[in-house]
Amino acid sequence: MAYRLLDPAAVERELTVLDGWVLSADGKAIGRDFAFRSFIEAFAFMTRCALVAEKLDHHPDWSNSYSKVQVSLTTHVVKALTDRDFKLASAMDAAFRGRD
Ligand SMILES: C[C@H](O)[C@H](O)[C@H]1CNC2=NC(N)=NC(=O)C2=N1
Repeated sequence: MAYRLLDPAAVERELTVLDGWVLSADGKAIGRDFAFRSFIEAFAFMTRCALVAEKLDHHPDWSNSYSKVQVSLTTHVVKALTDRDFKLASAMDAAFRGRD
């Protein structure tokens, strides 16, 4: 599947429709920290996101510490942000909103 590269203006526009994602200093990734009430909630969120990531064939760089999940999204194959990063970010926001 083809990737659509996003110029800086498009990145800014896309960021406005997400919940709390920030652009990295080099402009090649977006990140968000998610906080949960427990490890099991954090892990359930990661499981839901993993299924979405497989479906999109686009995978997060992430880490988990107890009830926190730190996420960074970039498109490795082009070393830049693409539409796929924003699709995954939006799905992660939806998974977080619907976690209860
Ligand atoms: C072959 C497969 O489609 C690619 O390796 C995909 C898988 N998931 C990926 N995920 C991310 N974030 N970047 C990629 O470049 C990427 N490439």
